[in-house]
Amino acid sequence: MTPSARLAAAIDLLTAMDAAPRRPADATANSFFRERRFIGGGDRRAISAIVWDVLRQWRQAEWLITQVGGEATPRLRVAVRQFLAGESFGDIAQSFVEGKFAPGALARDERRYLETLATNRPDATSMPRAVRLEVPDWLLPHLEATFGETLETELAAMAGEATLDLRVNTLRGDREAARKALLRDGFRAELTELSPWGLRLSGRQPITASAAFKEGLVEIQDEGSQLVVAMLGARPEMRILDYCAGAGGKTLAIAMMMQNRGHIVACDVSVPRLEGAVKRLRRAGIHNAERHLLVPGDKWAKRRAKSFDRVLVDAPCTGTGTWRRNPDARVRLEENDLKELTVKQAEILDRSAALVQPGGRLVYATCSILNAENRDQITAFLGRHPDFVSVVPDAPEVPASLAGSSMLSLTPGRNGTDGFFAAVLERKEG
Ligand SMILES: C[S@@+](CC[C@H](N)C(=O)[O-])C[C@H]1O[C@@H](n2cnc3c(N)ncnc32)[C@H](O)[C@@H]1O
Repeated sequence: MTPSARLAAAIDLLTAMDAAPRRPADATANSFFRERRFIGGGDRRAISAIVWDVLRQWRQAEWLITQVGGEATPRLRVAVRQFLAGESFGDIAQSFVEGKFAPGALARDERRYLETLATNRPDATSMPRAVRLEVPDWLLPHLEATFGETLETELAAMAGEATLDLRVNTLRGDREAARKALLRDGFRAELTELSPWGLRLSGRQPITASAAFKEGLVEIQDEGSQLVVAMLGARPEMRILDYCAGAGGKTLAIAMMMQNRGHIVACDVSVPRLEGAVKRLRRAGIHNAERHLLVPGDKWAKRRAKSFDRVLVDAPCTGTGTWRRNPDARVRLEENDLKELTVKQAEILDRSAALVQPGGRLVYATCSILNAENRDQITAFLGRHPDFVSVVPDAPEVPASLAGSSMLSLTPGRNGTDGFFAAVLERKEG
């Protein structure tokens, strides 16, 4: 594809995203490329890179376009991306050419807006803080409360691209074997610093095509997510419940820690998500896991009250810790989403706590960076459940720099991982 054709495709993809504003951008992108199988891998990555840049500069671009009297259309957003990257008006105009696979020339209004931006750049000091930091206005006070003085550094780290982290499945081989296997397929991976099972690659790479992935030697999992599982302290022969298992990302790591011995139940309320776990469990060679679909008034759960050694609650959350991967989520997030999620998280915590046996542990986790979904939930839970206490886990897989606390709090700025939170609670004996 020519650079102009890529630009045209990026504009089409942004238009598709505009038409489905509540749908995650990566879901829209997946459908978009599925319907255009003629677009090869290299072009796909280039088009996605343009679109993800636009998503990362969403509020700033809108602000700039509004300052010169325009409205933020996909075409103008793509053009402003070039402007923000330092391109001149002439260069931008040249990339908007006529042709079958091209975006078409800039319209008169578009030229006027872009020329004004180029010659009379709006004063950045008048840009509101929330716009400059690319967060919704209502969320800024929450982020200020969480990060205080480090807010700008943290948000800068969240504006960058995420690494591609893999977890080596030690049921299939060790990190060195996995690294060599990946190299044979042309993928260069480094050992992660914090997780004992992690390998790290840069950017977006077609890792699912590698033999190591196909044979279940590696699984895609952020290093932070691996450490959350480490906090659970799963061991062979335990009975473990992964209460919000989704497609089994953490179930797989738990089963690995259990060396395939003992019993693990992966629960969720979503059929398609649980279905998604089947192939992954098989690929990883796991045979101590069963799946269970949670339904309202679940008798299954009632019969298993106080019966698990470990219960992991990887709760539905705002996903604010994954903004590097999903920059669109920043602007999609609404105040009401946070309100609804915190209510849901408390309900799930209460329900899952009933399944923990005396002396057993409940690990509550989110991929959020907000206190309201993390520490505040734990404080409120301990207030409602005097039979639980916070404990420091015996988790040798958690590195010394992060161990020693009942809570794990990871951020892209501090740890180079996605933002994750985990708290370990124990049900008192007797
Ligand atoms: C953060 S995701 C889990 C991700 C998964 N543990 C992983 O590591 O890939 C949260 C999950 O909670 C599930 N969920 C939502 N409401 C729930 C409920 N009331 N009880 C149990 N699971 C629920 C969602 O379907 C979703 O799969």
